[in-house]
Amino acid sequence: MKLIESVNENSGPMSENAESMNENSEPVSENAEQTKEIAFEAVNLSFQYPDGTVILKNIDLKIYKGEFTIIAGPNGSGKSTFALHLNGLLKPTSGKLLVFGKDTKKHKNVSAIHKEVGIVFQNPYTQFVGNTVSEDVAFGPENLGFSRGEIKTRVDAALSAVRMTDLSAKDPSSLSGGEAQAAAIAGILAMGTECIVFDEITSMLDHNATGRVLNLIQELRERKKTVIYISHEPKDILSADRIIVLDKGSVTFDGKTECYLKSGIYPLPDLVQLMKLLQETGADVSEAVASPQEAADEIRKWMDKNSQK
Ligand SMILES: Nc1ncnc2c1ncn2[C@@H]1O[C@H](COP(=O)(O)OP(=O)(O)OP(=O)(O)O)[C@@H](O)[C@H]1O
Repeated sequence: MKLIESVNENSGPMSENAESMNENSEPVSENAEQTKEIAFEAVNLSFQYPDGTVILKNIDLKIYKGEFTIIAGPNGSGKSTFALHLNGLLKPTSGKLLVFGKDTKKHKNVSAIHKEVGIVFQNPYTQFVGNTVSEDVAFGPENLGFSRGEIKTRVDAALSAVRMTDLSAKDPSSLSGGEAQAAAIAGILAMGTECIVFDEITSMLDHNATGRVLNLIQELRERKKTVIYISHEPKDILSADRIIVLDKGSVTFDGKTECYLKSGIYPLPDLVQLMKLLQETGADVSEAVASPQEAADEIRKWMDKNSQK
């Protein structure tokens, strides 16, 4: 699968041209380009916790409907704090955040925002409220006031989408990590939100469970949902249309994935580093590889080309 489609020449490290990039903030994915509807617009957004520490500083950005965006950055850079703004759980202390046009500060009751944006947290077990998986998945649509029939239809569809139908009667606290994340995702799917924010959801999962959850996210992307994925894992960035890097509460990079890979100033996935090292030794290979298989294919192509010379 080709994950990186094209290069936006205007995108690059924010430090080089921060102001013009904000002004030119354009959708970077094909899905987003088709709709061009703004999902989130942060305007000079700053936030400080009651203890006075300023965590987010003057953030200006737009995220478009249908985009798959990764928010990356070191520990403590403000990623989770920003995520909590996206569905109105936190509100800017100055500036504003519009969620599908709604100013979160003006909405005292955040349920209007929750209809649009769901969050899946790192530890799904703390999110469970039902005695069974299906009860838990029903909780969101119940709160949104759907009829019993509609709730059942939504729960069945959501559990089927995450392949959890067989586990619907289980106690959520007895699920494995990957199953628990899938159940949490089903809960958000059943609400039918346009946007889903994932906050470091794979950090507690093993390789197989991570693969399962990432496949689910890929399916959401194919359904043209707006996906925001918070991670500090360099390897995760390859799947996104766009990368926003936060550092000490400020945006230090905002652009297409390919520009990020070319920038070379941030941590890169191991495979990308390997391809870059090969390039330095004269190998004609692309650094934009998203899996060992893609890396092997690139190297084989280059070797075949060489052997024909
Ligand atoms: N409730 C709170 N009160 C005061 N400070 C807080 C609170 N929650 C978080 N912080 C501080 O805000 C800063 C940013 O935290 P945040 O969790 O948003 O960062 P992060 O980039 O998601 O980090 P990580 O990758 O480690 O999860 C940290 O220094 C943290 O200690």
